[in-house]
Amino acid sequence: MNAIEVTNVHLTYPNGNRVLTGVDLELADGEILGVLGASGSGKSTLLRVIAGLQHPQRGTVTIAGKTTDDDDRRPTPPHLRDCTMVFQDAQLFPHRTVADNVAYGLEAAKVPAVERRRRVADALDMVQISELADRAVTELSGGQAQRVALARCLVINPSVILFDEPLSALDRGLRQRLAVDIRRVVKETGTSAIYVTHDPSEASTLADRIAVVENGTVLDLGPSNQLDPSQLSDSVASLLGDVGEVSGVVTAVTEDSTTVEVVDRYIVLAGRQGSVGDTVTVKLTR
Ligand SMILES: Nc1ncnc2c1ncn2[C@@H]1O[C@H](COP(=O)(O)OP(=O)(O)OP(=O)(O)O)[C@@H](O)[C@H]1O
Repeated sequence: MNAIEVTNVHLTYPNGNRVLTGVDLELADGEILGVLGASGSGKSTLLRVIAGLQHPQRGTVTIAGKTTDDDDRRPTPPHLRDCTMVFQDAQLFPHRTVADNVAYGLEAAKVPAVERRRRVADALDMVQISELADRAVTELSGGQAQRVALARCLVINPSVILFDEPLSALDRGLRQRLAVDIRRVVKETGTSAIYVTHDPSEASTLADRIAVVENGTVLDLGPSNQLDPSQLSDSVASLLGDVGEVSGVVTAVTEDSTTVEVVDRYIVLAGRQGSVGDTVTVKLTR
């Protein structure tokens, strides 16, 4: 079963702005799709349609086998869809601690307190911020806040997580580190994800497949490690930029080689290139 199926979706805003004009998209179970596109091309609108925050005039959306929008029915409200969203600004509740932010969805679902505490602790552990559980969210860095936002999604075990440029406010080094961590966590939990970003190297680090939003539709470019820019139009190729650049974590260093874990595989580089645990960027050549 596909995690998401979007068929022939059209969306025009009330001011007449035609943003989506026949979007088709499939996301396999457990897959991460990276979505690139120029500013204003409709990437956020597409995520908002899937999340149920915006209703298409035409078309069908199915999430984890359940149709949420189609031409003849009332749309399923956001809280009844099997997906959650991480936004560019983490959108945490300012008066709650880290743990209480993560617990929010479980409280809403009336999960008993003991189970709630266990699941919150597991989610914080997964995103590696257990020590921040009792911290006020107003005292977090941007990167920590996004880890909390991710934990808040993971804790309710959604089929799909929708990421809307969650790292774009962070500096490059931190973006690379978090991109590697987000992929690890999403893959560990078997969750499916759509990840919208401006940054081609972030998309290649995180995603299994890459798609581009252009002219109101989605062009699926296929597996991220098999992209061939020479086969693409100039406008799409320019969006891909340094798509062959991926971030990874150094896992071993010897006198004459460095091993880097990149997108679920290991690459051995010549020479010593940093220390174990460092995040490094590797340029993949075809
Ligand atoms: N509520 C709205 N009403 C009218 N037009 C809107 C609304 N929201 C977005 N738009 C317009 O729709 C188009 C697509 O916007 P959207 O935010 O989906 O693009 P995007 O690809 O995510 O852009 P960015 O990369 O800059 O975040 C833009 O032209 C935007 O100005």
